[in-house]
Amino acid sequence: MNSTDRDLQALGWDEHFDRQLSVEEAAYCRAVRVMSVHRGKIAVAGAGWAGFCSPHIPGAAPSDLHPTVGDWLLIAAATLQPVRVLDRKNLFKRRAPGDPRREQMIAANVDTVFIVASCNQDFSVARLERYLVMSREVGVNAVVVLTKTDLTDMPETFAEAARAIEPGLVVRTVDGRDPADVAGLADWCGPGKTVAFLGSSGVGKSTLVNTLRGSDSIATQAIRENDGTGRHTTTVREMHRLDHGGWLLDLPGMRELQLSEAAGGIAEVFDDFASAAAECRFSNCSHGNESGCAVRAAIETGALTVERLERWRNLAAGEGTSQAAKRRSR
Ligand SMILES: Nc1nc2c(ncn2[C@@H]2O[C@H](COP(=O)(O)OP(=O)(O)OP(=O)(O)O)[C@@H](O)[C@H]2O)c(=O)[nH]1
Ligand SMILES: [Zn+2]
Repeated sequence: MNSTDRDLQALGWDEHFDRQLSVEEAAYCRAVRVMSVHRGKIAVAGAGWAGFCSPHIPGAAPSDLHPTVGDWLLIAAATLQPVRVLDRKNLFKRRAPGDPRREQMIAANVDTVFIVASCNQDFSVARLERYLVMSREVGVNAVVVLTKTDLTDMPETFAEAARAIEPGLVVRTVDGRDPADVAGLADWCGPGKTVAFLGSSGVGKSTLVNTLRGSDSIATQAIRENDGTGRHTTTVREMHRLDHGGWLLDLPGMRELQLSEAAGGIAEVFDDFASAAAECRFSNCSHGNESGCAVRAAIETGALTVERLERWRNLAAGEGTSQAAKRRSR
């Protein structure tokens, strides 16, 4: 492996991106990762080089791929002009604040999302399920991290409740302030790996991040930009290097869950309900008092639970729209 490959791999370059490069592009372009997004420019890093370039791709339509943080971008080696964004592994987006019809890109190409909850009275299976549905919808690997194990005598009870959400769901319990504990997450944070954190306020995301960043804990502050009116505030979105060689992507605004279009994610997390419902006599069965309801039948045998039926219904009914989620996470 040459040093160029090594540099790119340390930034997250892999087979998924490599195979998208044409011979021609390989000759006149260089691949760079978008490290941060600023007003009117983006910071990018590639093999042995880092700098700024324009976020605008000449000739690209509004509906085309435009670079966001975490993206892999081809730029012309001679001019540093962006050429195209490579196909993403996944993309986190949200409704633009103030304009629900517009979508805003948050971050791309996350390998693992840590869904964080705490082992105390704030713990909620329904909330974990929401974040899991969002992760499935985005198509990103999810790991549940339960913090504040030092505040309970029975962290395993919380872990069991989380594991029951989905067969095979990976759940870890940690005291987020303890580096030895948090080292258990290192496997997902190694060289070239990109991670992100989801979870309600106060569950310990920043604490985990600080512990993971170890020596490299440069404080990154939200930067206030002035758009002339003096009111506009934005946060620079950027990749942060982790101690284990990986990268952290912030997901600002993702606490306001928008699940109204997460049918795919809901069907994955609730696949037991989805497959039971497929057996109901009526295709529009509400799983209430209809005859031939396979969901009710499964609840009677104990294969499914009423509690999960309720949570499934709430999610499927679009209860996860931002307002409802905000109320709930307060
Ligand atoms: N005892 C204990 N306290 C913790 C642990 N993790 C975090 N805390 C404390 O919980 C409080 C909230 O932690 P944060 O890391 O700020 O939570 P957050 O998820 O980043 O919150 P937001 O920034 O509001 O989204 C802080 O006082 C932390 O010191 C833990 O594992 N054990
Ligand atoms: Zn039914």
